[in-house]
Amino acid sequence: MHVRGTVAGEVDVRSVTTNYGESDLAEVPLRRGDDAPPGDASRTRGDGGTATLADGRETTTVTLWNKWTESADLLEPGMDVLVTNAKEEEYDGETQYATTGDSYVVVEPSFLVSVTSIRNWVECPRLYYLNKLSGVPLNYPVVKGTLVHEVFGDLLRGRDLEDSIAARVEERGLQLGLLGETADAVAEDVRENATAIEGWLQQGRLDESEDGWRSEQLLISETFGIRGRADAVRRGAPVELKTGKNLKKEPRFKDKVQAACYALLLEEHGGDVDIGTLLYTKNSVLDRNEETGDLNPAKEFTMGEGLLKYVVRLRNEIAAMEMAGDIPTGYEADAKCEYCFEQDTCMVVSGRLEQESKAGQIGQSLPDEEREYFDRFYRAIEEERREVHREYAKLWEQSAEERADDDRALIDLEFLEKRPLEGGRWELRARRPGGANSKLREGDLVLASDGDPVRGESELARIERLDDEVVITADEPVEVTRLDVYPSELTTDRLLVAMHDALLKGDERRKDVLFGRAEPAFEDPEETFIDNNERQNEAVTKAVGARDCALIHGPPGTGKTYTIARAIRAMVERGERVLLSAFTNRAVDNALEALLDQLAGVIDEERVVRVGSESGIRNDMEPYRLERAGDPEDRAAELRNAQVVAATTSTCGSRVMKEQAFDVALVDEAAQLTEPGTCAAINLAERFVLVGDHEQLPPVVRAENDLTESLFERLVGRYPEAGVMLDRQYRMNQRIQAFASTEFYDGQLRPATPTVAARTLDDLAGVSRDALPEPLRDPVSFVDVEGDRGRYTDSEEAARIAALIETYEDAGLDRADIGVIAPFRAQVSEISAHVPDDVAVDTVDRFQGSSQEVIIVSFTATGSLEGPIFEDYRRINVALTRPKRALVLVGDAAALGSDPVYERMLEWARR
Ligand SMILES: Nc1ncnc2c1ncn2[C@@H]1O[C@H](COP(=O)(O)OP(=O)(O)OP(=O)(O)O)[C@@H](O)[C@H]1O
Repeated sequence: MHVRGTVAGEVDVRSVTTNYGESDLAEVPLRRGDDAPPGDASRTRGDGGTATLADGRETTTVTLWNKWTESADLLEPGMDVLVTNAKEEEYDGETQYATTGDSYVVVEPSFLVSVTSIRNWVECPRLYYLNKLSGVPLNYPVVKGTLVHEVFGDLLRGRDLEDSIAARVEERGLQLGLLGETADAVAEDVRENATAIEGWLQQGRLDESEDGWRSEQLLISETFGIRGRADAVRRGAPVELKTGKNLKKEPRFKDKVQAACYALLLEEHGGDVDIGTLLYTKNSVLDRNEETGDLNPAKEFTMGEGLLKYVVRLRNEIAAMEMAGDIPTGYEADAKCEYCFEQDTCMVVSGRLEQESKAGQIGQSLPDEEREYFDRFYRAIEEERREVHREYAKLWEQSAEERADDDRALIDLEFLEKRPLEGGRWELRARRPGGANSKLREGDLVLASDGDPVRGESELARIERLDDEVVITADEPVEVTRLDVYPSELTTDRLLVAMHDALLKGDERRKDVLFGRAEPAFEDPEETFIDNNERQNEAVTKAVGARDCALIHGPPGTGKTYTIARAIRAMVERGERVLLSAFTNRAVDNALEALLDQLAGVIDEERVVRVGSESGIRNDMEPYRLERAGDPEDRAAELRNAQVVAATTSTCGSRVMKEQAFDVALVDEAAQLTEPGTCAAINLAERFVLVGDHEQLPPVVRAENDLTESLFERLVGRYPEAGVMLDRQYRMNQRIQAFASTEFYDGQLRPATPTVAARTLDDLAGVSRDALPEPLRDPVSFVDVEGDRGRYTDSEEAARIAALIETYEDAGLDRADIGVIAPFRAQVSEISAHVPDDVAVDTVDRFQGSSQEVIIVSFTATGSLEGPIFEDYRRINVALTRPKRALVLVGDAAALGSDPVYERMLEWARR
């Protein structure tokens, strides 16, 4: 049986003498979790069972024997632990548990450790940590390794070797070009690595069904808390590819460890795995040597239980360290620092951060406030990572229906067909049941499965199309019936690297400003940039003249985008290289569009480059997209010669962008970015300009910690004189703007022109306000609906909104000019079911940055307010400032009146 629970007290580790001699044991007091067998729940200490705690759950004792005491040493009260194949024992009238020869002990099983982490850890725990901080650099060995893996996958899928090499090298043109490599030389290099594998495959490969090959597979184990992607699986056993040579008889130990991780993962999918294969790409006939007589790149080895258990103990070390928030020192392993390539880096990092380290420390430590900042943000980012891990755990903790209700999965798809694509990948199509909603969008990476993403057939796939039909592409032809949000750690990884780079590689002057040791300085460019809007002109002046940074606070519709574009034009005219960035692709494209207007005739269009993926970039910006595939030299030249580069902040953390340098970085939507998220962009430039509005949406994070305040907001507070607030809005009728202005902007927001102030629906062709019922003729109106008392949905409000839309249509308005905002996804679905498809219905988050002629807000409020409707006041601000000509608030007046902000809002709406 499996025993799982939370450590409920101190763990006692000791040695005892048994029939077999001296043994170690650890007694772990455990508060049983949900895995308790049904019979146990009724027992209490009095009738010979386990003790019952105040919260009704029971504590028991689990004895971990011998080597598992190493994992017991890691346990702290409050940690989760799982013991598989435990035996039940009666002791002193109590039911207790103990490990058996078949047991595994898994510390914090919900913390999914990646196979790469375990492999790094076995080399040296400190190396694991350093890799986390610095990320994977753009260097030739890494890119070549990836290419060889890709070619291997292609060979398995039956692609011709030369075709594959040519295609894969071409795909990586940009990276190779930036590394100064030529296509021919790289192809030769890859060929050298791939030929031996091909030969081996040809000898060994029968037809697919008999030999049971499958290429790269994403594997997750809920039991062992491990995840990874196996290079290949043959007859249910892992095959790992290693670029390089190994003339020893045995595979390298760390390679074995890696293969053993995959074996554990595969066991979770059924099958006992006791064989692992390592393919050393450079082993070939020529290398036949005395010791082995080996002409084979493949080394098979038998995986003893001892190795598998050892791997789980390693994994436990990582999980325990991460849960405790500790930093490894290197002393945990016997690694010899003097032979380590990373010794210097290790010593520098240890010295700068004053960390204990086996390699020692060199250099001067960072000032206290910077080390304190590092620790605080390191912890915050790791908390964020744990939240991502919790997302993973939901893959098995929640049922398919719960996932769907949470908008995290599309379930019950009807598989339609699979079609092979060039290069051995597959296009898979499935029908989507009507009305199903989810967070999934075209271009997203998803887990595509046959219904069970963890234990079933599951593949990482990309959504190509998402309407009544779902079209995805994947490496293997899964008969897909379910898609799950893929909880990616990429964002978290990049935050850590950005913070590390900002502090350990950052410019001193920049850090003085960031840490409040120096005021930002400005020069006066002595030029008028915008003559009809004083604050905008001041903002451009600050941006252009900033020696360090400038901050532009732009409330809704105040011409932020226009101001950014004007500022960049001025910078470009001064010959500067500019990075234009924002949190979302949409904002980057918006700003780029405005910028292209400004740059017409100033620089060649070829010198403006948009970096990002095809699916992320708006169609009309596609001509500017930097193509990654192609001739290395051409690709690299296109990026290097660009004077303006536009990319999301996440892309700024990519290996390609990290190699770029700019004079200035302008970051839009900066109030939605965490501090390290902002650093990803500003790290690349000498000066920076942040543009945003901290009265609108805050950073998108899962955990509540230091990441929730943006760098923009912090700096606006710290250096008010480095900032300018744009105060004239070009969007809303005056009546609409009034509430937001007083409530959120100290009454400073004004219409930019009398025309804006007087905007009404009458200005639109074919629309007449007279055709509307009296209450809706005012630009702001309130519709009182008692509601159906649902917590997250309200069908009465939804029905009323559908009627309102018809009313507007009857008055001549085009449906596409109406937007509906609701606080909860469930209500978004409810309303969507009531209204025609071409009305945009969504949550506030999806409306930020956009506007509509008419906005209807569904407050989903009835009776009394239980908790906040819109998570915080900033969301209300965004909702109320989307419309240009009419705003309709729908909700229960009695409920809304019970909250002071909503009460003021009602007063204004009913005026
Ligand atoms: N100084 C100006 N003179 C004339 N028109 C302007 C000026 N500034 C902005 N506008 C116009 O006002 C409108 C809104 O500007 P813009 O799109 O830049 O606003 P924004 O602040 O970026 O909006 P959002 O809050 O949605 O991000 C645009 O049509 C823009 O051309």
